Amino acid sequence: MIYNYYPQVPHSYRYELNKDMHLSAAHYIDNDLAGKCQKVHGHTYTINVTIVGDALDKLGFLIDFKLIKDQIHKKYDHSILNDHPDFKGKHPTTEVVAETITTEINRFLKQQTNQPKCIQTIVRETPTSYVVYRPKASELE
Ligand SMILES: Nc1nc2c(c(=O)[nH]1)N=C([C@H](O)[C@H](O)COP(=O)(O)OP(=O)(O)OP(=O)(O)O)CN2
Ligand SMILES: [Zn+2]
Repeated sequence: MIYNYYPQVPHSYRYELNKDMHLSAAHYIDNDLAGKCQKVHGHTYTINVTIVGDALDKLGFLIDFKLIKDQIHKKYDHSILNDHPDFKGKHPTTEVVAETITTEINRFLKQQTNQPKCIQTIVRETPTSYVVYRPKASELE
Protein backbone atom coordinates (compact mmCIF):
# COMPACT_ATOMS: atom_id res chain seq x y z
CA MET A 1 0.00 0.00 0.00
CA ILE A 2 1.12 3.50 -0.74
CA TYR A 3 -0.68 5.09 2.21
CA ASN A 4 0.00 3.08 5.31
CA TYR A 5 -0.65 5.48 8.15
CA TYR A 6 -3.75 4.31 9.98
CA PRO A 7 -5.36 5.98 12.98
CA GLN A 8 -5.74 3.46 15.79
CA VAL A 9 -9.04 2.69 17.52
CA PRO A 10 -8.76 1.98 21.25
CA HIS A 11 -10.60 -1.25 22.15
CA SER A 12 -10.26 -4.25 24.45
CA TYR A 13 -11.00 -7.09 22.02
CA ARG A 14 -8.49 -9.95 21.82
CA TYR A 15 -8.09 -9.83 18.04
CA GLU A 16 -7.89 -7.03 15.51
CA LEU A 17 -7.43 -7.43 11.77
CA ASN A 18 -7.05 -4.82 9.09
CA LYS A 19 -7.87 -5.25 5.44
CA ASP A 20 -6.71 -2.85 2.74
CA MET A 21 -8.56 -2.61 -0.55
CA HIS A 22 -8.43 -0.54 -3.71
CA LEU A 23 -11.59 0.37 -5.53
CA SER A 24 -11.92 2.05 -8.92
CA ALA A 25 -15.24 3.82 -9.09
CA ALA A 26 -16.92 6.92 -10.44
CA HIS A 27 -19.24 9.30 -8.65
CA TYR A 28 -20.68 12.78 -8.72
CA ILE A 29 -22.18 15.09 -6.13
CA ASP A 30 -25.46 16.21 -7.62
CA ASN A 31 -25.59 19.74 -6.23
CA ASP A 32 -24.44 23.14 -7.53
CA LEU A 33 -22.49 23.70 -4.30
CA ALA A 34 -20.21 20.76 -5.15
CA GLY A 35 -18.39 22.71 -7.89
CA LYS A 36 -16.24 20.48 -10.08
CA CYS A 37 -17.40 17.40 -8.15
CA GLN A 38 -20.82 17.87 -9.72
CA LYS A 39 -19.40 16.30 -12.88
CA VAL A 40 -18.97 12.54 -13.12
CA HIS A 41 -15.37 11.70 -12.26
CA GLY A 42 -13.43 8.71 -11.01
CA HIS A 43 -11.20 7.79 -8.12
CA THR A 44 -9.05 4.88 -7.10
CA TYR A 45 -10.37 4.72 -3.57
CA THR A 46 -8.00 3.34 -0.95
CA ILE A 47 -9.91 1.63 1.83
CA ASN A 48 -8.86 0.17 5.16
CA VAL A 49 -11.26 -1.61 7.49
CA THR A 50 -10.55 -2.58 11.09
CA ILE A 51 -12.35 -5.66 12.39
CA VAL A 52 -12.26 -6.87 15.99
CA GLY A 53 -13.55 -9.76 18.04
CA ASP A 54 -12.87 -12.07 20.94
CA ALA A 55 -13.31 -15.40 19.15
CA LEU A 56 -11.98 -17.07 16.00
CA ASP A 57 -13.96 -19.28 13.62
CA LYS A 58 -13.26 -22.98 13.06
CA LEU A 59 -10.50 -22.11 10.56
CA GLY A 60 -8.74 -19.92 13.10
CA PHE A 61 -9.83 -16.73 11.27
CA LEU A 62 -11.40 -13.71 12.88
CA ILE A 63 -12.86 -13.39 9.40
CA ASP A 64 -11.35 -14.48 6.07
CA PHE A 65 -9.65 -11.41 4.50
CA LYS A 66 -10.99 -12.51 1.12
CA LEU A 67 -14.60 -12.45 2.29
CA ILE A 68 -14.19 -8.85 3.42
CA LYS A 69 -12.85 -7.82 0.03
CA ASP A 70 -15.68 -9.71 -1.70
CA GLN A 71 -18.34 -7.76 0.19
CA ILE A 72 -17.07 -4.43 -1.09
CA HIS A 73 -15.04 -4.98 -4.22
CA LYS A 74 -17.52 -7.22 -6.04
CA LYS A 75 -20.26 -4.71 -5.50
CA TYR A 76 -18.59 -1.35 -6.13
CA ASP A 77 -15.45 -1.87 -8.24
CA HIS A 78 -15.70 -0.34 -11.73
CA SER A 79 -19.13 1.05 -11.07
CA ILE A 80 -20.83 4.42 -10.66
CA LEU A 81 -21.50 4.73 -6.94
CA ASN A 82 -24.55 6.95 -7.49
CA ASP A 83 -26.27 4.06 -9.31
CA HIS A 84 -26.20 1.71 -6.31
CA PRO A 85 -29.30 1.25 -4.14
CA ASP A 86 -26.96 1.66 -1.13
CA PHE A 87 -26.55 5.33 -2.07
CA LYS A 88 -30.15 6.02 -3.05
CA GLY A 89 -31.17 9.47 -1.80
CA LYS A 90 -27.62 10.16 -0.61
CA HIS A 91 -24.58 11.89 -2.07
CA PRO A 92 -21.72 9.36 -2.31
CA THR A 93 -19.23 11.59 -0.52
CA THR A 94 -16.15 10.10 1.11
CA GLU A 95 -17.97 10.29 4.45
CA VAL A 96 -21.04 8.47 3.14
CA VAL A 97 -18.93 5.87 1.34
CA ALA A 98 -17.04 5.15 4.58
CA GLU A 99 -20.28 4.84 6.57
CA THR A 100 -21.90 2.64 3.91
CA ILE A 101 -18.93 0.28 3.75
CA THR A 102 -18.97 -0.03 7.55
CA THR A 103 -22.70 -0.76 7.57
CA GLU A 104 -22.46 -3.33 4.78
CA ILE A 105 -19.51 -5.14 6.37
CA ASN A 106 -21.24 -5.22 9.76
CA ARG A 107 -24.40 -6.61 8.15
CA PHE A 108 -22.27 -9.44 6.75
CA LEU A 109 -20.30 -9.98 9.98
CA LYS A 110 -23.51 -10.34 12.01
CA GLN A 111 -24.11 -13.64 10.18
CA GLN A 112 -20.82 -15.09 11.50
CA THR A 113 -20.96 -17.33 14.55
CA ASN A 114 -17.92 -15.67 16.18
CA GLN A 115 -19.52 -12.20 15.83
CA PRO A 116 -16.63 -9.97 14.66
CA LYS A 117 -17.33 -6.26 14.26
CA CYS A 118 -16.05 -3.50 11.99
CA ILE A 119 -15.12 -0.60 14.27
CA GLN A 120 -13.33 1.67 11.80
CA THR A 121 -13.29 2.35 8.07
CA ILE A 122 -10.85 4.70 6.37
CA VAL A 123 -11.65 5.84 2.84
CA ARG A 124 -9.05 7.83 0.92
CA GLU A 125 -10.52 9.47 -2.15
CA THR A 126 -7.46 11.36 -3.37
CA PRO A 127 -3.81 11.58 -2.29
CA THR A 128 -4.78 14.58 -0.15
CA SER A 129 -8.23 13.69 1.18
CA TYR A 130 -9.49 10.90 3.42
CA VAL A 131 -12.19 10.19 5.99
CA VAL A 132 -12.23 7.97 9.08
CA TYR A 133 -15.63 6.55 10.10
CA ARG A 134 -16.27 4.87 13.44
CA PRO A 135 -19.75 3.55 14.27
CA LYS A 136 -21.19 4.23 17.72
CA ALA A 137 -20.89 1.32 20.16
CA SER A 138 -24.70 1.11 20.36
CA GLU A 139 -24.85 0.44 16.59
CA LEU A 140 -22.62 -2.61 16.97
CA GLU A 141 -24.83 -4.51 19.43
N1 LIG B 1 -15.89 16.61 3.01
C1 LIG B 1 -15.80 16.29 1.69
N2 LIG B 1 -15.37 17.23 0.83
C2 LIG B 1 -15.25 16.92 -0.48
C3 LIG B 1 -15.56 15.63 -0.95
C4 LIG B 1 -16.04 14.67 -0.01
O1 LIG B 1 -16.34 13.52 -0.35
N3 LIG B 1 -16.13 15.05 1.29
N4 LIG B 1 -15.38 15.32 -2.26
C5 LIG B 1 -14.90 16.19 -3.13
C6 LIG B 1 -14.68 15.76 -4.56
O2 LIG B 1 -15.46 14.60 -4.83
C7 LIG B 1 -13.23 15.51 -5.04
O3 LIG B 1 -13.15 14.28 -5.74
C8 LIG B 1 -12.16 15.47 -4.04
O4 LIG B 1 -11.83 16.80 -3.76
P1 LIG B 1 -10.41 17.38 -3.38
O5 LIG B 1 -9.77 16.62 -2.24
O6 LIG B 1 -10.62 18.83 -3.18
O7 LIG B 1 -9.54 17.03 -4.67
P2 LIG B 1 -8.31 17.81 -5.29
O8 LIG B 1 -7.51 16.79 -6.01
O9 LIG B 1 -8.80 18.96 -6.09
O10 LIG B 1 -7.56 18.35 -3.99
P3 LIG B 1 -6.10 18.99 -3.84
O11 LIG B 1 -6.18 19.76 -2.55
O12 LIG B 1 -5.84 19.84 -5.04
O13 LIG B 1 -5.11 17.84 -3.75
C9 LIG B 1 -14.61 17.57 -2.74
N5 LIG B 1 -14.80 17.85 -1.35
ZN1 LIG C 1 -14.80 12.68 -6.17
